[in-house]
Amino acid sequence: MGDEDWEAEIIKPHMSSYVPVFEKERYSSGANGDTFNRTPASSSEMDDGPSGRDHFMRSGFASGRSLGNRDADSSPVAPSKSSILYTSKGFSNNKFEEGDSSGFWRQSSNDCEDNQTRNRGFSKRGGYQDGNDSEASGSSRRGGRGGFRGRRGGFGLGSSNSEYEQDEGMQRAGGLFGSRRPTLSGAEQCVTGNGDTYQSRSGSGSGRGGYKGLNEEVITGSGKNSWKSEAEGGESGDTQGPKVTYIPPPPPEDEDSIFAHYQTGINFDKYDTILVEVSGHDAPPAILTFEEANLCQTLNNNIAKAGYTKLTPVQKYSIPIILAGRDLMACAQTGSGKTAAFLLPILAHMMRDGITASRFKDLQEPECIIVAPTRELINQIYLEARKFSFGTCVRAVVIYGGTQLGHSIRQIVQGCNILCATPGRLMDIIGKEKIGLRQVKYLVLDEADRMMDMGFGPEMRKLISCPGMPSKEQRQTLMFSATFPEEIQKLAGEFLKSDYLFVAVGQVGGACRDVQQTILQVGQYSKREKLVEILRNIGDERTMVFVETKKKADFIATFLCQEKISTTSIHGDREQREREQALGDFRCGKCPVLVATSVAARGLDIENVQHVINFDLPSTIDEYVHRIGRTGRCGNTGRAISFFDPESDNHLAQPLVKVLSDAQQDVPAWLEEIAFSTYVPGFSGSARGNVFASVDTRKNYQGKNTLNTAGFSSSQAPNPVDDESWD
Ligand SMILES: Nc1ncnc2c1ncn2[C@@H]1O[C@H](COP(=O)(O)OP(=O)(O)OP(=O)(O)O)[C@@H](O)[C@H]1O
Repeated sequence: MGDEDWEAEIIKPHMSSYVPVFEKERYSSGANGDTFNRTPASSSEMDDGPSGRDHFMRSGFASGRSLGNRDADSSPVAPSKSSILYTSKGFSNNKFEEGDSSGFWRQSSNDCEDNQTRNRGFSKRGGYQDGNDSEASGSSRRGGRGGFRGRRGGFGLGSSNSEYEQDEGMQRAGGLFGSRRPTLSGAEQCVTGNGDTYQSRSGSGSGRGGYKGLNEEVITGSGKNSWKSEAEGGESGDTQGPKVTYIPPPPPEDEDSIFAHYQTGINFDKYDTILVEVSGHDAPPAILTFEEANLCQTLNNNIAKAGYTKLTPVQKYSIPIILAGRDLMACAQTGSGKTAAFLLPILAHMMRDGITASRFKDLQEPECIIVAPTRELINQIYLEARKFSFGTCVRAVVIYGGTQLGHSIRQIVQGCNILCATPGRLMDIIGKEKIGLRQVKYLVLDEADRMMDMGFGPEMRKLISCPGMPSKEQRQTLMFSATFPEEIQKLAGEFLKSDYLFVAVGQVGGACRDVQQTILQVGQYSKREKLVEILRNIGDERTMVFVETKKKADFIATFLCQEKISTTSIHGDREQREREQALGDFRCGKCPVLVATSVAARGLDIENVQHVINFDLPSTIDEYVHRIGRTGRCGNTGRAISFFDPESDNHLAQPLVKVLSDAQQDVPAWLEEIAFSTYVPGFSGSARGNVFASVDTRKNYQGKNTLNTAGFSSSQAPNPVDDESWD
């Protein structure tokens, strides 16, 4: 199929539409039967642990800072029988808390605007019902009443963040339900702080740095359809939906831009003290320096040009594991260098294998496929791949939804060794027979917990069972994330060889300690006022404001513009060109405030984000950890302020207390009180409770430890079917 076929475009304006993906499929969560082996201690430094923790503590409930204090630096860990810890200096310590009673408690958020509208008094038309703007002041009594109510979904795996599904799914299904674009009530056009316009639909202007409206160019497609995934459709234009014509601008080619980076922060060296656990058989020893990795000269040059002089813990452990050809599941804090941890050893392998430059071909067969859940994140990973492969014959390509399919194909046919893709676009391209899978040696799932949950799990399964895809025994599969709920880990056996290694870096809950976390009790109707107050104090410092729905993102962005605060927004209802513009304006500081939904919660690495504000708390603690991880990256410090509304957020009190305590943050007394009043024995609302961000669930399958983190035996663990009864 020639390129021209993809160019037959009839440009038509349209309103973006989406159909939320309601994925009903449930996963079986059987044990994979893999054996678990602890990595032997390699040195003598011991860290102490909370050996005498009380019941609440084991349940993910801490009574303030003192109980939650588990600073690896200051609190030596008492040896226990279960596992071996290492600091990233290579010292071993011994701590693993058995019988962790934190429950896996993933809530459904679904970005359900109707629900949000009802629950939060947010007008469905986009207006904010502000009749009673008095703060629903935070008596913990009220919180207590709430218990675990307020959100349905309870145990449902990954039904949260349907924003992501929309990210890949909505445009493919475009048009079916008509436009669901939010209406910016009362603010058809407003002015940002720097005089830019923030426009609604008409979108004829292009206010610099402002919030631009919609005027998406689309092409109606004639169907060319050779293979189809369930979720695809409109995005490729093969079905009845409109085609997208957006062609992202090429990234800058000059060396300075390719290697542009920000400085590591004052706490970068503290990474050395973070505890690391490696589990599984025969783990290769960690390396302490880049030189020990024995990479080729070109790679070393690129590492130096990128400003990397020292390995982060996840890199120290993951690089030798990947170089040894082992499958890996790695869990490490936000902003601690996971991307380079997989890219560098993969590139090293490719160079050692003497990879040949790929040529122009109609069917490309990449050696490496990297998938990530959002377009902006996969683009970022691609830029990292391009940086580290600079000067080699390895060619990285990125493809993602919301862009013209023909453009993706043109990128691919020019040669492709590393394909960075979002799942929907990847499956589309495979269906078009532009990508063959026979040569795949490395499959990387970044934000792997997200990639395997209900949103993307089915697509990922299709990918690994696509014709030509080497079996897991024949390829190397790598999974990275800052969070790894146990139930999701159990699914990993499908993707990983049974002897995969598990690397866990860091503390319970995985929140980065370089982020100063503050929880404020703010009722729904006082949030805007509080937000403006905070933003005025912050001044021009870069701030991400997270809200729960796309409509609200539009509304709050509009509101802030009206308040003369330069703001832009990113969410799944914005066209891709708008999303990229928004991110660009935020990155360069033109708009220092970015209002975002969960689509921006994971992975995005933006220099100088000093503040994250959770205008709405997310529905899960994992998402909270990812969101606040947009600041405090790579040893820099950051601040996160979260508005806790007792009317809707009580289910998060307990896991929040845990996350705050473990990151040595102050825990407000009122939050403890709510956590206490909503405490349910055996359920903590968190999949947490161990000293590590996550633990290797294979431990639970060996008869040695039959407790999962909720304190249930595996067979007792709540089933997603029971979701409704958990409210
Ligand atoms: N060894 C290193 N030395 C200096 N900078 C590094 C090093 N490793 C990574 N970085 C930089 O740190 C930043 C964060 O890295 P990265 O985005 O890979 O984090 P991450 O762990 O994937 O975070 P997240 O969980 O949010 O996805 C990037 O700007 C990256 O270039």
